[in-house]
Amino acid sequence: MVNINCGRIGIIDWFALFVGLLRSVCDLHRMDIFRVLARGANVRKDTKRIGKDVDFSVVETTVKDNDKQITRELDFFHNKRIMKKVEDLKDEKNEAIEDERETSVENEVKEPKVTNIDEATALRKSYKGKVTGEDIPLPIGSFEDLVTRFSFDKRLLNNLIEKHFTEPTPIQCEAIPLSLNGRDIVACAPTGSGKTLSFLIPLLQRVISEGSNGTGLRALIISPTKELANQIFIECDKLSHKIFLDKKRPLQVALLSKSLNAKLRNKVISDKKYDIIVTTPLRLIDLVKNEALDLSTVKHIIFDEADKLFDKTFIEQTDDILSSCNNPKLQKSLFSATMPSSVEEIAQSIMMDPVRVIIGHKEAANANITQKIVYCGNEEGKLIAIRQLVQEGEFRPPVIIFLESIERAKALYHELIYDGLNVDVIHAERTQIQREKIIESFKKGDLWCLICTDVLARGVDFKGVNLIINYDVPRTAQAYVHRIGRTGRGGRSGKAVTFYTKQDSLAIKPVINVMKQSGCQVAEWMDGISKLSKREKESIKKGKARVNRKQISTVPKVDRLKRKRKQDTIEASRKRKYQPKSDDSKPSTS
Ligand SMILES: Nc1ncnc2c1ncn2[C@@H]1O[C@H](COP(=O)(O)OP(=O)(O)OP(=O)(O)O)[C@@H](O)[C@H]1O
Repeated sequence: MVNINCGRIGIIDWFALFVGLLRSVCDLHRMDIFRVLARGANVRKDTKRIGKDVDFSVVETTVKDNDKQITRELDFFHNKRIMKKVEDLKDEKNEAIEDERETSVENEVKEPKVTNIDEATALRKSYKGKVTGEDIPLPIGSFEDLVTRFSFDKRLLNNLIEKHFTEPTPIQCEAIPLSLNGRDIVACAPTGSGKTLSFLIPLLQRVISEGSNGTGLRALIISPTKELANQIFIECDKLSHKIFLDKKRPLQVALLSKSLNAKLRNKVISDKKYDIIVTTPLRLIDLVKNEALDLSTVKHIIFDEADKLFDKTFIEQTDDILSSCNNPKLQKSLFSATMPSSVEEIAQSIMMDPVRVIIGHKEAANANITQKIVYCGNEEGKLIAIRQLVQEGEFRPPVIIFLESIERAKALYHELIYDGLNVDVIHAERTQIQREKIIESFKKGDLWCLICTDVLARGVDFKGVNLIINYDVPRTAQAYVHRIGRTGRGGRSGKAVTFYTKQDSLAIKPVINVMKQSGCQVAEWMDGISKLSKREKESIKKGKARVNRKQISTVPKVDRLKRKRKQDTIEASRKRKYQPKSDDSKPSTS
């Protein structure tokens, strides 16, 4: 059992706690995704730092022994049968055999799984899917249906299978045939349910079938953040691997980075080079305003996290982009895990004969996430609550902690780093390179705890996150759904804990409502407080539920002052060192 004091935890305690946690989890033979992630983790065998009682062999052997078990447990999509085929195919090395492999996929083509409306209704019922609009096509029951029903590109299908995507998720079953039929769609499906592929697969297929006719840019994918744009680009790039248009030239996908932006502006690269561009709104608008990119040839536009891109922060930029894409046949697709009615109304007004797809409940969180709220009394109570999570074995890395502002994120970072926790922080003031490095090491398992603001709340796909902590109550129900959606992805399970204080009595209500919508058991007292009056709803909408929070720190004031004095001394000596001496700046007269 792990024992800690409620006071300040030192570095040794954190390591001992971590190993203790690993051991107890291993003992229980429970599924532990952290074991998968920890394989890449840089756990240094530094006996000076952690003491001699840490037995790494336990961790290592357990990891090896449980490899097969974990792989089996991670097969959430039940793809073992098809994966066996893929593994067999992978052994075939040369190009000739690769061709055979393409034919083998073709030869396996069977009757579509869904052939009539009754089968479609049964499938939709199984995943609680609602599809509304005119002339709705049947959903697909498997990726193989794409070959039977659409002239689907074999290379693209192979790329999908090789990337271990062998069975479509519910949103993919619905959105892929719709988009392949050229329909405008508004799609809402839970976080981590595979929306990215549900727009990438049909988009790539459409671009392939349109062929290489030299018309320039064909498609745009818009995302509200750079991190998400980067992630979509990587996924799109992998899927378009070795795909040629009319057997002439490779399909070209680009991320509109700062450097590509400059190259296009300076005409170092032709704006006709790319078929698909993934971008955030402002970078694109900058190019269009400088007449460095012509959007009149764009036939497909996808808005990921569409409710964000159509809310008041982005609507002007979205509007600018849409008015520059003046192709009358522009196909528009909107995807998100949340779609407030007000946003949906605006979105629907710009679409042609759209189809609306909702998987599950519009405002619900992913059902794989266990949600909990913890009353902390006041700000000091939140740090104690984190330590309690550690004590109770709930703080199982990888963990993400969300805070409402940059200042608070920084302050918590300093607190936890002081405690010796393996932690880093991401917010808008960190450079792009810093952000990328931190994300990379979090994904590799080198970093166990990531503190951030809402900059990482949407879309970012960290595969094995165990726990989300909302250190500060999120401002809206949507923000809550997206934040906690960084866990429980791709069929895995996850936990989310939201801290609240007496100041949050209003702000916590939407959180409880989401918990209820998602089918979580809520205590009777929560049920009682969750009802929002009309006035309260208005207050929340207008941001009046926002709280002026006390600074984060449990360090006594005396120690804080000491720490500050030390930092000031270091800062002053650094300044003195780099300040040019008054005489140095003058030219020598001697
Ligand atoms: N058909 C599939 N089979 C197996 N894994 C899949 C499939 N489709 C998607 N995934 C995996 O599921 C995870 C979540 O997918 P994705 O990032 O597209 O979620 P999302 O619905 O866009 O979530 P969010 O709303 O948070 O943006 C990814 O790791 C992705 O690779």
